[in-house]
Amino acid sequence: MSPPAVEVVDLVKRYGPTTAVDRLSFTAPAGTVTALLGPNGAGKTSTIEICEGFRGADSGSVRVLGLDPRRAGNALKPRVGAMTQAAGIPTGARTGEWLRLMASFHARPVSPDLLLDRLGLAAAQRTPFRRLSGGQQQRLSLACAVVGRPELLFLDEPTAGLDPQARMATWDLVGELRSAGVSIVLTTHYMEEAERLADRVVIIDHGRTVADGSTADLTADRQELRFGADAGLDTEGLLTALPAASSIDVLHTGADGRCLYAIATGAPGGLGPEFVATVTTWFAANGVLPADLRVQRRTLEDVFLELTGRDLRES
Ligand SMILES: Nc1ncnc2c1ncn2[C@@H]1O[C@H](COP(=O)(O)OP(=O)(O)OP(=O)(O)O)[C@@H](O)[C@H]1O
Repeated sequence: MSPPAVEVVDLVKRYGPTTAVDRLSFTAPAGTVTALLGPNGAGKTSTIEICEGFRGADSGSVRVLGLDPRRAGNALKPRVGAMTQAAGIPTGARTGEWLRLMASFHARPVSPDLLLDRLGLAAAQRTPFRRLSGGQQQRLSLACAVVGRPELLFLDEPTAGLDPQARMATWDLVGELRSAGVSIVLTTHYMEEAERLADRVVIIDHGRTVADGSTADLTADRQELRFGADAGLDTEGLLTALPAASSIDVLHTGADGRCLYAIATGAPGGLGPEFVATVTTWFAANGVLPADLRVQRRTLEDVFLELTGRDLRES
């Protein structure tokens, strides 16, 4: 059986007094997309740079394609592609020439022209790196990471700051690479990106894994009935009308005094039609007209908020 693409156990990385990675563990299975999702400063870049062999760890173990990235750098180089935040491309290098040079280091590269075309860089072939826009620089870095047909690809914040069209092109490329069997480990603080691309999501906060699983696993175990109503809603009264093991949370309070409520239940039968009827009957008896009443599954965003107490976008 092939080893996991990446296996991280109890990883610790300190910078002086700052513990950036604090006994982090996760496994990225081969042939899948694994997203490390977390707010800025969560320790994602430090983790991925240790996996890439660019940084050493203070303690813990890291295996990349079954090998130690600090010791087996030469063996891993042809097998691993890395798109880093600091691209490491010389400022004077011309886009097309640089990508062709990168391709020449590999035995069976993807056609550089094809990649430039796919990533919207064909017109910038002769442009030096320093004159590319931030988004173009990122896409060239992505092209360099994939040109050698790696078995494993590390992508650090691959679409941060990209416009929607460039983001879609990147997502399409990641999807195709995954279909071709490439293992991908990416970091992101975009919930949609993790939800859309990843087979497995590792939620990281303050350098620790706070949840780990498929998006479906992380979000499936609970449904909620959400609605908007005044802040003064008699939630105690509503709770007494509901089966035991039900709860009501205020998810959000607007400036206008309206709140977004979420009802969940562990009662037998769960959140089915009868449960909804009980709630709406109580609304009718108490003169409450709810806004946007809907039953929905938790999103990754809800899970993140619940686990960290923070909104990923605000952190
Ligand atoms: N070279 C360094 N020296 C000192 N502190 C650092 C260094 N690199 C990172 N840190 C600190 O370590 C913590 C984790 O940073 P890291 O870049 O790994 O997180 P991140 O989740 O990737 O965030 P971002 O998305 O902002 O890059 C932060 O508090 C950061 O300030």
